[in-house]
Amino acid sequence: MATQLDQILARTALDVAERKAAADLPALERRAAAHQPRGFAASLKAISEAKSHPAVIAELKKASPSRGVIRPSFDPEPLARALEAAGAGALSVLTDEPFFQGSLRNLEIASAATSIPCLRKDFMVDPFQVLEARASNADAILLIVAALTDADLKLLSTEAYAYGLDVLCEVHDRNELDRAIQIGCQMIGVNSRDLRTFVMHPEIQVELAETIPSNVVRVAESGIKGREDIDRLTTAGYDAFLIGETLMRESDPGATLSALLAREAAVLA
Ligand SMILES: O=C(O)c1ccccc1NCC(=O)[C@H](O)[C@H](O)COP(=O)(O)O
Repeated sequence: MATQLDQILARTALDVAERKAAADLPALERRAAAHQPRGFAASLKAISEAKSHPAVIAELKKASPSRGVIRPSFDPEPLARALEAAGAGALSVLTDEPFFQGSLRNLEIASAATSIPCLRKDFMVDPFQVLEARASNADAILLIVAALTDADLKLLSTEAYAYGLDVLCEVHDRNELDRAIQIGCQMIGVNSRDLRTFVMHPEIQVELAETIPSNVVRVAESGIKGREDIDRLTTAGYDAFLIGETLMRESDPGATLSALLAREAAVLA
């Protein structure tokens, strides 16, 4: 039976083919050239090594397949500014439209409104999306190992590096982690959410952390609700923490992030 992830990937492939067929490639290349990528991985690593506060990738996410609509009133510009002011080290902006109600326009706006690096959070299946990402001011892309063959991982990461973008390789188990390491991924995210069943497995992040090479930026993704989670994952060896719903559900995500980053442990959920 087709999983939700299979359905998302099938729909994404159709949508990308449509956009690619209609694209003005020279115009996209011009827009891409106008954006100077800001080092996503280096920025997170620097914050992590400074140890003054956790390196948080704050995610701009209006809705998701597992949670439905999370933030009905969603304006990327003030959100991005508030999260940067609160101390986010980077942003992750959902650009998938059918399942997350995101857009490339949101990425463009959020990135232009801030000086911190931005990740295009989407289901990347075609090198054309890498060009779209840079043309929309992205500094990094996400590659979901469960969604790609080794050949496609290599192809898409090579394309991203050629465009000066960093790559966050997302894994969910040891086999995917081995594949990400094998292709030489510089930044690896362990997602505690199984994208096929949506079941959360927080223990997998601790289990896999020590196997990630020390020169790789280690990112813990999903289900992070409070400072206790960040402290536990820091002890496990993570450099950075990707947080979406915990921020997006709050009326004031900036205040929530400030509290999360404050030295005193604050449990927010
Ligand atoms: O969140 C979903 O429902 C989902 C479904 C299918 C593919 C990906 C999905 N989510 C992406 C993410 O993993 C999260 O947006 C990200 O890690 C932040 O998680 P959270 O802090 O729990 O919102």
